[in-house]
Amino acid sequence: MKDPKVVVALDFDSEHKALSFVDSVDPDSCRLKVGKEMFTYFGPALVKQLVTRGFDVFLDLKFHDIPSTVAKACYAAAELGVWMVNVHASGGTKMMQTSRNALHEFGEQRPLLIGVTVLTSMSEADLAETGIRVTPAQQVSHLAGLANSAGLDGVVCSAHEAQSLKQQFGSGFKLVTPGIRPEGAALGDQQRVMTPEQALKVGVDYMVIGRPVTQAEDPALALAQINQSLPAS
Ligand SMILES: O=c1ccn([C@@H]2O[C@H](COP(=O)(O)O)[C@@H](O)[C@H]2O)c(=O)[nH]1
Repeated sequence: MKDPKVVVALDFDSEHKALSFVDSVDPDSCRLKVGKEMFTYFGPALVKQLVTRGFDVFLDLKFHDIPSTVAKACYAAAELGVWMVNVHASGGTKMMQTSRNALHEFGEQRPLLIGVTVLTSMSEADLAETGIRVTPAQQVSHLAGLANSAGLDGVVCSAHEAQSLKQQFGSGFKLVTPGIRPEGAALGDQQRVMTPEQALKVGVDYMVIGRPVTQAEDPALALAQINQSLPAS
């Protein structure tokens, strides 16, 4: 069984387009992420279809609410058979611990539970606007510490914070990084970006890549080219 490092963000507004892409790639070549757009359009049925097709699915709904609500949402995600689910680390320790506890009964079949730190679209100025007057790296480190203490499996961060987080929390603490751009690709709204090759070198476990694949003329080819640029896993 391969351990694909690329998680393709299935950000499509059409189920047909999404499934055409999915049917053109192999579960050994990538994992898949369902986020707010596709989940709002197509719901749990789409997630179940992807799981049934043999893909590891990251349900990226970034839950952020009171502890009991978030824990029940994580439980519902686990029932869908997803590989990974996430909550905002800024929801606090109680919220994260309660969510982690809600997954106990799934045993080894439970999804990985990951904390979102600082969105990769945010710069230091964007953080300051929200009242957080430290650098993104400092805030990521702080929130990753909370996630680690609460027993989460890792965090969503940018690849720029990866080396320091691996030093602080060890190699088993999973780092999931959006904001990945092959050389020359448009950044869109991403601010803290890195190429796939660099991201792997700095210790990222899973790279989330959306538009550079999904908006390519040939998405399957774009994915194959990214995979070819990486050392075999
Ligand atoms: O900090 C974060 C957390 C989540 N995302 C999500 O990842 C993808 C990135 O897509 P691209 O097209 O490669 O920019 C997207 O679904 C975001 O919702 C993120 O970008 N940053």
